[in-house]
Amino acid sequence: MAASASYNLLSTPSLKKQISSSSLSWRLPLSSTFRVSIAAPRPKRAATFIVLAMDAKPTVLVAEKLGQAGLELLKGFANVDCSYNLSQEELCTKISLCDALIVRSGTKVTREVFESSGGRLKVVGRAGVGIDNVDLSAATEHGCLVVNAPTANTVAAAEHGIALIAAMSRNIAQADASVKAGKWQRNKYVGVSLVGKTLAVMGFGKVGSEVARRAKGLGMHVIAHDPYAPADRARAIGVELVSFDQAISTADFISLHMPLTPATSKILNDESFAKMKKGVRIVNVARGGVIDEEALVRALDAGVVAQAALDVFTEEPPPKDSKLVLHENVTVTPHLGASTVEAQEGVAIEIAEAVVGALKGELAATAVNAPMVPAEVLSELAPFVILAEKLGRLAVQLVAGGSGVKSVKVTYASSRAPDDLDTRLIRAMITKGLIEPISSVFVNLVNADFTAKQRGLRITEERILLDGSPENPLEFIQVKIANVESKFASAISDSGEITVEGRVKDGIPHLTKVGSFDVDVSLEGSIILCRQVDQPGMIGRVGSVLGGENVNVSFMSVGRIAPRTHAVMAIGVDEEPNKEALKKIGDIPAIEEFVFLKL
Ligand SMILES: NC(=O)c1ccc[n+]([C@@H]2O[C@H](COP(=O)([O-])OP(=O)(O)OC[C@H]3O[C@@H](n4cnc5c(N)ncnc54)[C@H](O)[C@@H]3O)[C@@H](O)[C@H]2O)c1
Ligand SMILES: O=C(O)[C@H](O)COP(=O)(O)O
Repeated sequence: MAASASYNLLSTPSLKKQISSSSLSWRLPLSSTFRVSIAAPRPKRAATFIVLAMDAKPTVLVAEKLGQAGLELLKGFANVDCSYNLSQEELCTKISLCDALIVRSGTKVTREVFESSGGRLKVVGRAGVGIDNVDLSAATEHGCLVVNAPTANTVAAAEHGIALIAAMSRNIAQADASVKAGKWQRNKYVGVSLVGKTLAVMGFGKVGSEVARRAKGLGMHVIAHDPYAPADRARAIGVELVSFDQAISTADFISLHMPLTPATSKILNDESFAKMKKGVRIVNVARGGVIDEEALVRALDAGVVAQAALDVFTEEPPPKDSKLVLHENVTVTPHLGASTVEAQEGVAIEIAEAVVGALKGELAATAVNAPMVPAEVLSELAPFVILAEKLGRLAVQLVAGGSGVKSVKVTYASSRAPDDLDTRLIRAMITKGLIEPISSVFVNLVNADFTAKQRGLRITEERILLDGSPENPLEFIQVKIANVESKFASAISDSGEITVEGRVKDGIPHLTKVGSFDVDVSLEGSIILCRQVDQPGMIGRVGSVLGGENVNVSFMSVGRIAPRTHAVMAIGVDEEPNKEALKKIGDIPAIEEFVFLKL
């Protein structure tokens, strides 16, 4: 009979790879949660994995206009609901029927949206760079992965920045409006030249560095401020990185290219405008919120800022009577930085691939709120991921009362140097194993650390560096729970903690230690642990009780400290024994204690 285990897609990102690399049959999971049936590996590893889809297809809500190529890609995998201009209320209603949501900057994905999803929403795809319209903390708390499309619109945004610099310095928009109004004001619209002027690029990331490159081509002297950018990257394109004050006080043009964060909110304000050269020109294609807009109006009125060119606003669209928008020295566009045909097609494909990949359980390279684990690392860690979750499950079920777990120590024994072993995925899966059996919380890679912290569960990690070939990522994983009592006293090791240890053998996770007892049982099906007086015939007696109740034994292993004292027997079973069978095992005179553990 087959044993079953439920996996969440985001929790088992490499399952598909693991399955296909073993030449096993695979049918694409089409729901956010699916069931994997694993034929028990008797007498040797079986080669049949059947993935049973629980729903027909996942549903993706596309809440803002997306390029056709991206839509086609999504439609090949999911039901796609394109509903634009939804009110917050409509979005909250629809979201409970959706597995993924795709937005641009115009949709606020608030905590309320995640709460309304009732746990179904697994991925939010931001078809663009800025994720300031997505409540990342709420997404993480709800175990929802957020992915973005960070590269496809970079050039478009940089070109728009350059277009605004050029348009502003030559009064293109104002002159155009004037001519169309029947005027011919050649003296009024005398501009300023760019060549030889100093441009301060604030935020030297993808867009900022492309703006810098293009501005140098226009003969501008370019400096940049970015506390996190490597100086050699700036030097490579002939840009000097300077302090914030130096940048704003020496620039003729200031172009903003940083994300909107608590640290950058209103970073240009009365105080910073006061430090600028009189007649400075400001360009913003980043986010409206990085400028204190009222302070900018004051600086424009005072002539400190000669002109501003803005693509983005604190409130979008800005109020119709916005003094800033209506200011005669301000050129505006309606958040068009990413709006080129080419960029929108690119962004649509980039986000559709990321969302489909995430729904399939692969970890997107553009995950914003989860560790990014490269595909090759994922594939080699796959069996350890399963081992980790099962060790967590076993350990927590050994705790008396099943609660009060506050301190867990995980030891990774490996021949690999710490830098070559990324354990975040393993830690997340141990956390999942520790928390899910004793709560209704759903844990995945996205919310594992958050959930552990929220429950006051402290997980410390230790590495043991082994001699030997670093071919295997890990030799063994040990999970210890401190300061608790165990319902199976033999699980407490000499150091006083519940201890379980496991290894991967031939691709299959094995339990190899319980407390101070060495055992060796494959972690499939469920497990009965018995401590007994070590004497002949024990295996037969327990085996015949189980056989009599039609419970199939898949593995048995006995670990003892010394002959004829005490031993721990680990028995893998395919079915859950009924109460009667468990009672009969407990009644065998030499059995001192036993526990049934579900994997
Ligand atoms: N108008 C548009 O349509 C449009 C299009 C694309 C991007 N954007 C926006 O442009 C901005 C930049 O995008 P990107 O793709 O270049 O992002 P990026 O992450 O590649 O670059 C942002 C840079 O800002 C730097 N930074 C962070 N805090 C800073 C601070 N306090 N001071 C100075 N620099 C700081 C970072 O170190 C990073 O190098 C984002 O706000 C994005 O949302 C707008
Ligand atoms: O952050 C971004 O990618 C840009 O601001 C583009 O936003 P949009 O997708 O709403 O045009």
